[in-house]
Amino acid sequence: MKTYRLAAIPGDGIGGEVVAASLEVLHAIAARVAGFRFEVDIFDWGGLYYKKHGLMMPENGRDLIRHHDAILFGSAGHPDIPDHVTLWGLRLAICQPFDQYANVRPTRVLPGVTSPLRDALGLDWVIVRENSEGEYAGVGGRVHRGSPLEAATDVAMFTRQGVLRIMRFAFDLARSRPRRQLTVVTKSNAQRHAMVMWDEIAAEVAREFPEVVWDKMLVDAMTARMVMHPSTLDTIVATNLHADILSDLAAALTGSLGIAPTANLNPERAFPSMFEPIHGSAFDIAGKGIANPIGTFWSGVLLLEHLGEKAAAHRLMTAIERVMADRRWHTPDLGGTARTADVTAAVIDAIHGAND
Ligand SMILES: NC(=O)c1ccc[n+]([C@@H]2O[C@H](COP(=O)([O-])OP(=O)(O)OC[C@H]3O[C@@H](n4cnc5c(N)ncnc54)[C@H](O)[C@@H]3O)[C@@H](O)[C@H]2O)c1
Ligand SMILES: O=C(O)C[C@@H](O)C(=O)O
Ligand SMILES: [K+]
Ligand SMILES: [Mn+2]
Repeated sequence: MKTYRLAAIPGDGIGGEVVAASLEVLHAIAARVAGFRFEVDIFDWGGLYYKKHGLMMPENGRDLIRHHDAILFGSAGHPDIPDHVTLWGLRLAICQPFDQYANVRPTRVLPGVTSPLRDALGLDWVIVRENSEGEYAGVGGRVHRGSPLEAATDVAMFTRQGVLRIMRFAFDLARSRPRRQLTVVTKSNAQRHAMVMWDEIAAEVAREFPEVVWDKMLVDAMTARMVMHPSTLDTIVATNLHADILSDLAAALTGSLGIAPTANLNPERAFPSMFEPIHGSAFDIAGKGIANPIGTFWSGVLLLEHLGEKAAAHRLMTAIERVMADRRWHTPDLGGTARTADVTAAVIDAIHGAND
């Protein structure tokens, strides 16, 4: 029997609630599908750890998870600590050094879930977010704090290698999907240096993928297209910041931020990849037991796919869809009254019951 070593980092707020629920679900799927099991190490990193130690994770934190097969992440963000400290101290402190440059965010309306769109038919997208540079390069500074001369910069850094690899990843993913269609999101009208290079590299890479039909879209117009003509989109590639924003919109269009999953992939597998819901700590509902765990369960599907456990991934996705099709298991964000524990029990039931 194969044993996968999983590093679980629940983090803060509802992160702890949805990761605990997902570990139950992952153990259940491993018990149901023959051939593998999970051995889980849980790391108590995040806001509370910071309050004790002044760091979001220990100095040697990455060494402790470097050899795990995958990482399951909840959220970084604590009401008492500035958001940039928590984000840079944990999520980005793992994604960037582990070179998880491809952030993959599937988006579709699950059966039983109501989209706020009048017509969400055909909304089935994968957003590819550049996850290592761009607006998240961390380049910049702040001087003369508090004085009238105060100045601050955040410089978006784009490298040819960084853009090439995310374009190749996105075109390749688009080619693997039935519609073989990619939309490259840009802002090269206003941002006349890096975004122009981004467009040029997209056009270069497109020549390597003649089977893929692609188009280019300015990010502002893209928001309108996502709402008005959702079925005209399939695979989407965007910069770190643009895709961050577009993917919360995409999640809302499919019914809730609580449903949307993501994989932070190091495609070369030199480092472990990390799986998490796209949402954050949700301070407003933390501790109430009502967080929607579906985004993290779906991230578990992506995790299983990454490990090559196709049958288990398929069974878990089927269980998620069956449970969502039944409104009894909708949490308040979906207009229901179910609690996190109810949804978890229903998915585990569906895993055991499903016989496909
Ligand atoms: N990857 C991450 O670690 C990550 C992602 C996003 C935000 N954050 C951090 O989280 C904190 C809060 O950020 P925010 O409020 O902008 O975004 P958020 O995603 O935490 O919450 C936005 C809204 O969506 C709701 N929501 C989110 N997930 C839900 C779920 N699973 N079930 C039901 N409702 C859900 C929340 O209740 C809230 O009303 C900040 O510190 C931010 O930096 C971290
Ligand atoms: O932008 C981030 O890195 C934090 C969060 O908003 C996310 O989508 O992961
Ligand atoms: K998250
Ligand atoms: Mn985000």
